[in-house]
Amino acid sequence: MITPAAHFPMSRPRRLRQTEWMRRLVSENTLTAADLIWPIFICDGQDVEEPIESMPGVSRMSIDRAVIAANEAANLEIPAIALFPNTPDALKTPDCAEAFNPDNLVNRATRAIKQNVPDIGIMLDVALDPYNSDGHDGLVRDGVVLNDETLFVLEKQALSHAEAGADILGPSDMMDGRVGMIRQALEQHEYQNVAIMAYSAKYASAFYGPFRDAVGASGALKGDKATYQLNPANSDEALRMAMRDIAEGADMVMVKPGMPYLDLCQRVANETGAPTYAYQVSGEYAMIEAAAQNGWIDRDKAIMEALLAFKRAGCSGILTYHALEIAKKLAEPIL
Ligand SMILES: NCC(=O)CCC(=O)O
Repeated sequence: MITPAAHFPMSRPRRLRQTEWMRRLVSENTLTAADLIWPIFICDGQDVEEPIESMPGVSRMSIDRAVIAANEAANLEIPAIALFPNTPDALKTPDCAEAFNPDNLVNRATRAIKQNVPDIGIMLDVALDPYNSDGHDGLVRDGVVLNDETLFVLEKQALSHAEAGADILGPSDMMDGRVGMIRQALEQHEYQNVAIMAYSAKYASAFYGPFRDAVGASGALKGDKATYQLNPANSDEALRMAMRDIAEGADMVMVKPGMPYLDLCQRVANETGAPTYAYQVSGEYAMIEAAAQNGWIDRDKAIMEALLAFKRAGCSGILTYHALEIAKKLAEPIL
């Protein structure tokens, strides 16, 4: 409920904005390290850090480097990291078998991080695009992305990730029925404590470009993902997807991309009542960095403003490539 203000001059709302401490005192929302999930790109090799051109400041890391990064994140009280593989092209096939290889990049990285940094949560995506020579999130036959056949591969992938020690699975494929199938498989194999954060409102967006570079999927993709990801024109449909995923066993839901879909962040959080996360995607990251490099915006203020917007919209947290930097900043004393 909004309290009506008295008339001027009895009411002077600027009184509450006059100093930094006063603004902090009456702040309606805050951002803390506990709100952040840090996505990390994993590549093969030892002691490797490969900068990603379209995401200035972000690198692909070999597993040994990812362990160090995870430790840094844990020390800054970031609750969870999300691992994404840059699968070598030779391992990408039409049947996507690498997705459920117990020794694939993210499964090996998960085991290594769990062993060395047990107190940080690990989230792994369940989708076939990093392993698919067609670049799609599902199996492709005659140019069609197959739904039901894909579910069996996703099930195997989910189990291999649970076996490796993933704490949260993020079905990001947008096939119908995947959350229910994964939840049932987890139950049957005694992984009942593995959480599911469903990419429920995942839009067919132009803002994923730099991510596809980062995981090496841009060259492979034939066509677009509009037959399974949501139409940017739709809002009610995202609500139905979130409700459906919760009914199928998701613990948390996600809206992706973030800022262009803030209306959905608010609707999904309010109308489902479930913990709702925004994925501030690679294109959003790249826009801030590119504008800042040109001196067109104040980088630090823009990053904080964008992240706070997700909290204002009602999100429980944000997946952001700025997570580590922001957690460092939040850990600094204010005065
Ligand atoms: N499933 C994870 C993504 O697709 C991330 C997209 C991005 O950051 O652009």
